[in-house]
Formats: sequence, structure tokens, C-alpha cells
Amino acid sequence: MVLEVDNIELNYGTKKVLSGIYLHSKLGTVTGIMGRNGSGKTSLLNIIFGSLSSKYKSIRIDGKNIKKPLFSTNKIAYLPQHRLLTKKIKLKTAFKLFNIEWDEFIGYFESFKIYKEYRAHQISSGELRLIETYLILKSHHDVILLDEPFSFIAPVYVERIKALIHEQKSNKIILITDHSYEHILDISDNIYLLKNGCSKLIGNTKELINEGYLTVNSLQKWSPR
Ligand SMILES: Nc1ncnc2c1ncn2[C@@H]1O[C@H](COP(=O)(O)OP(=O)(O)OP(=O)(O)O)[C@@H](O)[C@H]1O
Repeated sequence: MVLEVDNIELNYGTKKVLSGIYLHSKLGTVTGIMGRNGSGKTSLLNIIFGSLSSKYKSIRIDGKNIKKPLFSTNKIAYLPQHRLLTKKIKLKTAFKLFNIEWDEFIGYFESFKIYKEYRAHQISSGELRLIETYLILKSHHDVILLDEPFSFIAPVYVERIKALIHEQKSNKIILITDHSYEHILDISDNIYLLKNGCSKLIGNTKELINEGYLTVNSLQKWSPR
């Protein structure tokens, strides 16, 4: 399975946000999307999901143009930048709704076992973010969009989520954006940089420096797999 996102044009009033986008992502891979604040990463994920309309867009799966919003095809799950679960929902209910086993989750995150009867607003924002990320990653959809899954997450849990992403990617297409660039570099098979409304496929970290996204001090060793 191959997802292609092409020919996106998005304007907010007179402001052109996206104008020259091409993304190619295949089953079994993680595609990292990088870009400075305001470069259009969240807007792009919303357009792919189908919750934001753009002037132009072409979304293709295995070469076939998908006209209706992807969310209505049951192929896609999206972790938005902000809250996914409503405040009052019980965590065990959320797991039921996503058809995900609570006990399996506890196998990954044992310290969460006391929270089964809790509601979403009764755990910390980081704990909630971790649960939301887990639910989306484990959901039974082909395409997974993750917008800033590592925000507010402790390093030890970040590493577990990265392991989960690695485990889940074999039968999924995963698109991820996060400002923790070192983690994005670590888990991604391909990286696109959004700049001036356009996407650029990145081959090595030097390009990220040349494009003004990373500084020399933040250079990490990375090469596409
Ligand atoms: N509802 C809106 N109305 C007007 N402009 C908007 C709206 N939403 C986003 N924008 C503008 O579109 C641009 C891209 O926003 P977007 O949230 O997609 O960027 P981003 O790359 O995800 O940023 P960040 O890394 O800070 O989360 C920003 O300059 C923003 O001001």
C-alpha cells in the first residue's frame, strides 16, 4: 500500500500556507514531517485526514484518487495536536470504543493499572497523551497520523512509544510530526521538511541545517533507511 499526498494548496485569507506538497509513504514505513512553527504541519495532517478543506488536493492510495475525506473510509486514525478524548470519558470505556485491550496496554505501561476506572480528566496531561497515542497507534487502521505525540511525555515513556511505533509500522503507514527532532530522526524511514509552503524530501541532516531547520549544534547522525 502506498499513500501519496500531492498538489495541496491551502490559503488562510490572503496568506498562502501550503502550495507545493508531495508526500510519498508506503506500508511498513514511518514518514517524519518537520518544519518550523507555522510551516503548516498540522494543517497538512488535517487536510490528509479530511477535517480541513483546501483549495486543491490530491490524495491517492495505490495510485487511486480518494475523493471523499479519508476519515470516512475507515482507513485512517489521527492523534490531533490537542486532546483526543473527552474529559469525562472513563479510560476503560475509551479502550472499549477503540476495541483495544486494556490488559495488553498494562503489559506495556504497568504503572497505569490503577487508572482503569478513572476518567480522562483525572490523570495528568502527559499520562492522557500517552494513552491517546497508544490508542491511535494500536487502532486497526492502515494510515496513522501522529501530531506531536511526544509533547509532555517523560523520556522513559517516549522510548516505549518509539518502540511501539517500530512494532506497529510493519502493517501500517505512519506519518508523524513533532518538535523533538532527534526522536523523529531516530524513528523515521523518510523525512520531509515543510518550508515556504513546499515539502522537500530530506536525504541527510546536513540538508536540515542548510534549510535552516536545525543548527550545527543540534546535528544528529541520521541517514534514511
Ligand atoms: N484557523 C486559522 N486561521 C488563520 N490562520 C491559520 C489558522 N490555522 C492555522 N493558521 C496559520 O497557518 C499556518 C500554519 O499553521 P499550522 O498549525 O499548520 O503550523 P504548524 O507547522 O503545525 O505549527 P507548529 O509547529 O507551531 O504547531 C500558521 O502560520 C497559522 O497562523
